[in-house]
Amino acid sequence: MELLSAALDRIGPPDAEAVAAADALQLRLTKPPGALGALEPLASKLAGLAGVCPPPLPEPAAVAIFAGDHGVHAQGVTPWPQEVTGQMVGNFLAGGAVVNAFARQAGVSVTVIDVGVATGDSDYKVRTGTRDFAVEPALTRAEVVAALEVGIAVARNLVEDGAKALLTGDMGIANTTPAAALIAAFTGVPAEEVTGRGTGIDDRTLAHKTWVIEGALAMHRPDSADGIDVLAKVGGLEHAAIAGFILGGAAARVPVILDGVIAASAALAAVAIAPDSIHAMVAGHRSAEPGATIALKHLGLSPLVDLGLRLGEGTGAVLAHGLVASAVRVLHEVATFDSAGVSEK
Ligand SMILES: Cc1cc2ncn([C@H]3O[C@H](COP(=O)(O)O)[C@@H](O)[C@H]3O)c2cc1C
Ligand SMILES: O=C(O)c1cccnc1
Repeated sequence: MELLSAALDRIGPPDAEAVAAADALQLRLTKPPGALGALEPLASKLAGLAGVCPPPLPEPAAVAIFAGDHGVHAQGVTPWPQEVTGQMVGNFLAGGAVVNAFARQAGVSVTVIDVGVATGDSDYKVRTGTRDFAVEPALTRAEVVAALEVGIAVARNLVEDGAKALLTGDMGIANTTPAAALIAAFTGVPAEEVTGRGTGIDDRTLAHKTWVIEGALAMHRPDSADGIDVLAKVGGLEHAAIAGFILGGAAARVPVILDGVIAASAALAAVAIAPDSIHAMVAGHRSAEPGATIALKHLGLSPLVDLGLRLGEGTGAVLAHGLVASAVRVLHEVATFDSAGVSEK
């Protein structure tokens, strides 16, 4: 509990002066006002987070892939066998997954954290997968707190090692089911609207997955004002760890670039636990999972990249990183009308 309360103590509102300075600087740079669209408010938001204008360049960046398994896999919500989670952890470590290729392209480091895979050893493992939430709560509150603290510790360690941007990643066969359940619970939008096809399921399996989520929400009645309660009843270990990772980034006042639907569901939990953590969040991309769009709307975040990706692993966050860095670099490097001798209108 100590790591969590220490992080919560440090999360606060943005620095209004730094935001105003960034907004004012944008108007003096050699471009028409507003010409950089969404990148302008993004750079100002990061100034508010850092408390200084311009804010630090978000480099080096680190993607943390949190891996876990899911008891609800037993309900037939995904066509993939559970052992793929552990096998993909091996693939990430060997550098062979899509996220590894994207990260090499972007110059982002990759860290893999086994917070709840059914097999294998890990210092960070809270449990060998969740319980089946179609039958009983997925986790205890203590297990949720332990997973949150894994995320906080990983964020802290990466920042201590020099990371200036934290990117979320996930791996866990069946994890789009708890993601949809979390999004339904936090937003109040019906399961039917937030549940998606994950790795690619047919209409029958989608209807069954939706029914499983509806049943779990009706049985457990999670309290949307209590982030830990919702995570315990219908969440996952990687969802909780990612929520903690976001809180850890917010506590260190380092931007956290969210990946897809698992990150969006974790972000809802983070905001329920610490509303000011929203100021550290950047929506990396719009996942094809319908729940992702609903969650981002609820959070008031606009995704940077919209390519129809539906993979997870942190792939969308890694792609977005260059845009975030470009937005900040403008404030550092672009000449002003005065300094460049360019006439104003
Ligand atoms: C080979 C493979 C690589 C992946 N990388 C990410 N996911 C993604 O798909 C899974 C969630 O989808 P569902 O809920 O439908 O099971 C998660 O592991 C997620 O990280 C993968 C899935 C597979 C099969
Ligand atoms: O957007 C995601 O995060 C996603 C989508 C499908 C499967 N796994 C993850």
